[in-house]
Amino acid sequence: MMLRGLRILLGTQRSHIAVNLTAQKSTLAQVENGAVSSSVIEKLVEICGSKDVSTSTPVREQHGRDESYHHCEPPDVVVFPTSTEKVSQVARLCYDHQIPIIPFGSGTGMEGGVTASKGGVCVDVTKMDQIEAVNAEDFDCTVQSGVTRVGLNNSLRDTGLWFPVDPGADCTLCGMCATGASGTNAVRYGTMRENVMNLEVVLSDGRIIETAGKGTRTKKSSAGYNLTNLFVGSEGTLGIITKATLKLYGQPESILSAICHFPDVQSAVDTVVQTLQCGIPMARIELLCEKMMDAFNKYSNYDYKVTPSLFLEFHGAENHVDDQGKIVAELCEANGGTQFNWAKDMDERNKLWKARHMCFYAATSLRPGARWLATDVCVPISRLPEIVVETKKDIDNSSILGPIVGHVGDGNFHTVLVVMPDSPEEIAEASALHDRMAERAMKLGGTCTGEHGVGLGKRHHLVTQFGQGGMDVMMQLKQTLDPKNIMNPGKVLFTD
Ligand SMILES: Cc1cc2c(cc1C)N(C[C@H](O)[C@H](O)[C@H](O)COP(=O)(O)OP(=O)(O)OC[C@H]1O[C@@H](n3cnc4c(N)ncnc43)[C@H](O)[C@@H]1O)c1[nH]c(=O)[nH]c(=O)c1N2
Ligand SMILES: CC(C)CC(=O)C(=O)O
Ligand SMILES: [Mn+2]
Repeated sequence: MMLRGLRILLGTQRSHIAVNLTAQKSTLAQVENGAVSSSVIEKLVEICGSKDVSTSTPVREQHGRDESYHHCEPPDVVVFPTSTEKVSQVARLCYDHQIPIIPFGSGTGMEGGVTASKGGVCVDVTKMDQIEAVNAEDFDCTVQSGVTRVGLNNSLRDTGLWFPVDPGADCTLCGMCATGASGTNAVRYGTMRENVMNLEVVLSDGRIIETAGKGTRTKKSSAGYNLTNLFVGSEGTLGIITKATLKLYGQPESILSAICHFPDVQSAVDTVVQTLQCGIPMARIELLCEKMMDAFNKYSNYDYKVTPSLFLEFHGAENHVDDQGKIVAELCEANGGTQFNWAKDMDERNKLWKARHMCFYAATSLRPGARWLATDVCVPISRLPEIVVETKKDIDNSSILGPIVGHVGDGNFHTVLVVMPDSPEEIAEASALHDRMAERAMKLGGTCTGEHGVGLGKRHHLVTQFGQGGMDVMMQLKQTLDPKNIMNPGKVLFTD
């Protein structure tokens, strides 16, 4: 109920937006609320088979929300197609009847991307779960939409290759394409944007395309517009991704991890900037503030010092890794860092990074019964110290608990703003903190979202970031690719 209040609050801000979204929206078809008719459900059964179509309440509810604070809005029906051809037929049926289509990967999104605010057909792509090709000599692979990043890496284990992009959750790789995801390794290996070579996409009217050209899997291409990166980060609003061709990397010969504790956030972030300016090819460099360290210790049963800390990792040849480690240890020390703890053993390292990936749950467990708003701003690396310090001050001056964790090597950090769902005051305070953070980032040449995407909760920030010209182009692209406004309506853009 109160989370609905949060959305109403965000909705209020919409009315202050100067950009003329109403005029743009009127060129797109309006999607009305309305249950999917029984004749459409019969046709869905004909296409997918009865066991792959569900209208049961638990299945619909399970598909009506992700891991974010946005409340559950179930679709009318969930389908589990087993081939691209079936996805195409489902899309064509929805197109003919102007029914919303909501693509669903594993539901681990952070911005309400899978909520069915206009009802419609949820297309759960997880039954298409084959790794179609691993071209070891070319360092690439092609996966269907249901393959997850952990699933892919498990099957690559004996090849000497791996796929490094690692959001904390074990989500689908095509979901990661859809949100433009990244994670702790992006500082070294890039985000999904740099690691997708080709996508197979089903468009709203059922047409099937390959975004880089049929079967193309080259490292580079100047052939035409970059359709691949148009679909990366499109959050299901332009089409359904049914296959992805991804870059692979050699598993590092040697890996070294470490944790170092600092007297304050400023000195930790200064160390990050200096490390990168020295050209050290960090594989991971993550910041946890003292509140997040406290949550981390409690949740994962560690006993680290409760001060702002850096989690570091080096990949490469053994002698390089050792040398780099020594240089960074010296930089840490020069900035007041203490207790540089090395984790060389594989089990110890895996445990540590698994716990780092659980930070979101650690933070939200600090207040039983609470909900949360996760922020995701990203700035040029030189501006990182000032934004982290200002943001921390802003949170400390508020009544909101907001531990910070970040992929600071990319200039990207999160605050997990923990709020009680029955407190409109806390919810309002948290969204005001979020708005100030996004505005601060944008003023510094940053973005409102580095990796989680826009979904429902950052649409007003997107408008500020892009202004009239950018929003016009996005609306025109949406109009061209989805003229009936059936692809995940109301996500990314205010088209609902
Ligand atoms: C504990 C924890 C930790 C993290 C994160 C989550 C959680 C729970 N995330 C967020 C999340 O894992 C990330 O957004 C994934 O890319 C979502 O993938 P899903 O398969 O779960 O997509 P999910 O099903 O949640 O869908 C997300 C969006 O993509 C669309 N979509 C999904 N599959 C599609 C397809 N095949 N075609 C078209 N559209 C599709 C959906 O419609 C929706 O809009 C994250 N993220 C990150 O970038 N970095 C991080 O560090 C973390 N960390
Ligand atoms: C909300 C976040 C803490 C999840 C995430 O992106 C992360 O752990 O890096
Ligand atoms: Mn993250």
